[in-house]
Amino acid sequence: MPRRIDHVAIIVRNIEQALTFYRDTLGLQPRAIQDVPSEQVRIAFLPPGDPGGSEIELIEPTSPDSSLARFLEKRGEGMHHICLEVEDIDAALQEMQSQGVPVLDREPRTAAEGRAIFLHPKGTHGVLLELLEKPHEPA
Ligand SMILES: CC[C@H](C(=O)O)C(=O)SCCNC(=O)CCNC(=O)[C@H](O)C(C)(C)COP(=O)(O)OP(=O)(O)OC[C@H]1O[C@@H](n2cnc3c(N)ncnc32)[C@H](O)[C@@H]1OP(=O)(O)O
Ligand SMILES: [Co+2]
Repeated sequence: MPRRIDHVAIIVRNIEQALTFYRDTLGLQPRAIQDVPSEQVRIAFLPPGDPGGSEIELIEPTSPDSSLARFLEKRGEGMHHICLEVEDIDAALQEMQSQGVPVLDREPRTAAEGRAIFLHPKGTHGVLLELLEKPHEPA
């Protein structure tokens, strides 16, 4: 069902500080830094050189009360989730529910670049998974 890895997300304390490594040292140019109030985060996508390649998403929690802030406090900076692109998010949601996978969404949520659902790490061998449907490109 998944087509490709869309992004690998890294949780950081401060995006600007993290960019001193990812942009200035590694040479990845971020697209705009954006606030996602519904998720209580700021994020920046870092595309690789090849068009259509998988990206890195830097995530900074914006509220000290959020589950992401608690995760950062407990585990420190590092891997947060992997996002797999799917063709049809409604079908993916139905399939995951019917297979008994612990899905964190009853309906797809609005993600930065499409519609997404999250699968709880307890059902995926310890990794938070995001499944994402991106808008179809006009032919
Ligand atoms: C959508 C916008 C953007 C995009 O790509 O477009 C993003 O990706 S924003 C990303 C931020 N949004 C989310 O992460 C949404 C889904 N996440 C959640 O709902 C929570 O963070 C959740 C449920 C994963 C964890 O919340 P909480 O700690 O309150 O839940 P539980 O008590 O059920 O579970 C705690 C248990 O899970 C471990 N945990 C938490 N986060 C992760 C993680 N990212 N990877 C692996 N494990 C994780 C946590 O350490 C606890 O384990 P324990 O053994 O009990 O210590
Ligand atoms: Co993501």
